[in-house]
Amino acid sequence: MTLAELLPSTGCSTEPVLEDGLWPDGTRIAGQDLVIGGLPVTQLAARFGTPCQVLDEQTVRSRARAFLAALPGAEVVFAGKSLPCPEVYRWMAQEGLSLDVSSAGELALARAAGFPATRMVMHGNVKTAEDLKAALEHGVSRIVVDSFDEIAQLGALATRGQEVMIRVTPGIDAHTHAKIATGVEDQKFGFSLASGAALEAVLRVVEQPSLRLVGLHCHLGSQIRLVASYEEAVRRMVRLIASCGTRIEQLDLGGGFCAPYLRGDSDFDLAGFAHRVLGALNYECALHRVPPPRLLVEPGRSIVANAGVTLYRVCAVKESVRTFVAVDGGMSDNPRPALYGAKYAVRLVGRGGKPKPVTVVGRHCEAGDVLAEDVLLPRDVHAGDLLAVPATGAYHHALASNYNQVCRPPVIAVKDGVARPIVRRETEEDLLRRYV
Ligand SMILES: Cc1ncc(COP(=O)(O)O)c(C=O)c1O
Ligand SMILES: N[C@@H](CCCC[NH3+])C(=O)O
Repeated sequence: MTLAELLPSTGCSTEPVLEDGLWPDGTRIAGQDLVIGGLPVTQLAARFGTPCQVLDEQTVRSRARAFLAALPGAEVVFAGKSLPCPEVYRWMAQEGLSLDVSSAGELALARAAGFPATRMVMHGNVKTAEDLKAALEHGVSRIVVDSFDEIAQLGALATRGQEVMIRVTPGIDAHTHAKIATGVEDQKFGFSLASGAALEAVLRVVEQPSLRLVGLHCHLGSQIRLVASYEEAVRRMVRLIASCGTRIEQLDLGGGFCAPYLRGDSDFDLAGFAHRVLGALNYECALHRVPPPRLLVEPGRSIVANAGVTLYRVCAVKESVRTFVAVDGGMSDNPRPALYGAKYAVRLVGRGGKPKPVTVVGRHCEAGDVLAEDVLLPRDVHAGDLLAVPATGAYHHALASNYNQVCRPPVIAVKDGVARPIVRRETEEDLLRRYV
């Protein structure tokens, strides 16, 4: 068995072909370079420095369009938390998507982007009074309530017919990582369907004269592969709609559609989702004699993950019980391996060569600051080499921190051979600004 076969799920930078589906659309190998959005990444690294996140605009836009095309008549709501950035929100507005914001801060970014509030939905298991006031003041069209306390608080703050959806916990295990599974009973989000809390929430919202119940919402979790989980959610949610005793105009199935991270991972079956979920919706509504509600979906990761590639510079290589390849970023730009055991492919740009397994680690003062374990890189990998990590467009910029007071990397949008920063690199002045 070859080394590559022993490590089937990891990327091998020495191969002349790119892993299917992991990289932005149109990414190609030219000589020893990697070209994204018409630009060689060695040039991007030289011009913008490392670490840096490259984001292919065309890939983002075409994935947004794919959701609209697959689900005619549905409202496609971009989960703004997956890549909070006014320019990305602008692309979504232009493509005709709506936007989910989960705090006054995300709402401020959306407003900076000029995103129409009539196409915004606010989420969150905790919305502070400031979040709710901001949503009301700026006319966020729907607020998804998540607790009895919140229904009472929003009822008191709202003055005129604020549209509301109720977040329901349908009790579905969608087989994803426990830390991102939100459809099951034992987690903090939503009103339990099984216990009757969801139905009680319907009554409480209806009692509030300043609120208007327009929809029910559920979100099963993130990085979900199984379409059957969504089908089951439709069955349970339509049964709930039938028992509400009031017209429910919208059914929001949340997001969570998986993205490929490693060689061999498949993309989400969007066509299968559309076919089976719309079929289930029509069938269940006919069965329970309720008018079919308008469908909403809230994709985040599946639109932006594979549009993003992070570039790192190798700073040191250390041989011990394994080969550690240390780079100039780490858990401050990608905490996902530490949080969820997430795995990534890594490619060395600029050279090929015989491969060996290495562990790519970050620069932070944590032994758990590991970006990718046992990936194949050329055996002569050395300081100064450039590494490219695909599938880093979702929940990377969003989750980035200043641990060790490391400045956060920029996001560089690329399209048709033109690169422009849409998030600039953080500076020490930015860091110092908050200290008193
Ligand atoms: C309410 C809600 N909608 C949508 C999403 C987007 O999820 P994903 O990026 O996995 O599509 C999330 C995050 O999991 C969420 O909490
Ligand atoms: N932050 C998580 C996903 C959480 C989705 C938001 N509810 C991730 O990186 O996979």
